Amino acid sequence: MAYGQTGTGKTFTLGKLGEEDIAARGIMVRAMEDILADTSPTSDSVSVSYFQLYMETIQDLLFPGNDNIAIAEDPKSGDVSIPAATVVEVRDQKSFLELLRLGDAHRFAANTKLNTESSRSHAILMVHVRRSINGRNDSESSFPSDNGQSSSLVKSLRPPIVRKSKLVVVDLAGSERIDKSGSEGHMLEEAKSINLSLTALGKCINSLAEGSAHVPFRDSKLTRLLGTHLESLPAWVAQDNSMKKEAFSSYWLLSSLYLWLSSLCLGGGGYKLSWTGSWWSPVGG
Ligand SMILES: Nc1ncnc2c1ncn2[C@@H]1O[C@H](COP(=O)(O)OP(=O)(O)OP(=O)(O)O)[C@@H](O)[C@H]1O
Repeated sequence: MAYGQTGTGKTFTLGKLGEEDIAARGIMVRAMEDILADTSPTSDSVSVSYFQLYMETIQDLLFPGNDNIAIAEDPKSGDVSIPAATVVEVRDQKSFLELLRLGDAHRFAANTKLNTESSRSHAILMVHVRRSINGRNDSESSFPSDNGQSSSLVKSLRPPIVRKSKLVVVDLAGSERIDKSGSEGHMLEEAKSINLSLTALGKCINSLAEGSAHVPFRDSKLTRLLGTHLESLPAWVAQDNSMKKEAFSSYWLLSSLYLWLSSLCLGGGGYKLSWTGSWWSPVGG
């Protein structure tokens, strides 16, 4: 998951196709290269879905007509999925690059003061890998038939084991200081929506890091979608995240503003604040 201020290179790092310069391939392309190198078309299947979360709607980047996909939730397990998202089987790197190119062409971006191609949506790439395991070890596969001998027929009738795994790559839209990005009108609404969902994400990560009994996954679609994946974040990621630092700087900013306002109000009554070297303290009468 790439998180950071607008213009810091998230999309560049994750999504670059690297067609002109192979050394500039992004993480999505490199990850798929590794997966394809480690899978076999006879026993494995690799498929992808690619969608964006734009102003609290989920849109299919591989089939743009599918522009308001619902989230489904298993009432028993609580697992979240998006069944209507297009899933495309990937056979080789070339077909994957074409899918990425198609998806990127439909991603919302805008020219702001901080980034000429600022993403206005969060993009989520899901890679599903299924591997059929045909053979089982002897103790599992040979069990007696009626005549007391192990039956190869029974063995062959047993369903194959299928191992499933999933890679989720998230290119978050950048957090944005409106005064710096100069967003107005519709772009301002986009920026508000981006910042709100990032705040919801930060709250979930903090709750997970603190081991809270309640994690507010339901506060936004982004956190609903990523919920189960966030739970598997290693503890050090959750504890050393820049979102915490950002929350701290917002607190610091508000505290400074409060001190400054206090000094203005108190100044009229004969008070002034002076820096003692470690803290502001009131001086004068
Ligand atoms: N490592 C890099 N080397 C060269 N150019 C870079 C690098 N990282 C980013 N850039 C350039 O910086 C600009 C901003 O990068 P990018 O769009 O990836 O930022 P971002 O973090 O995704 O921004 P936003 O959150 O607004 O979408 C782009 O023009 C990109 O080509």
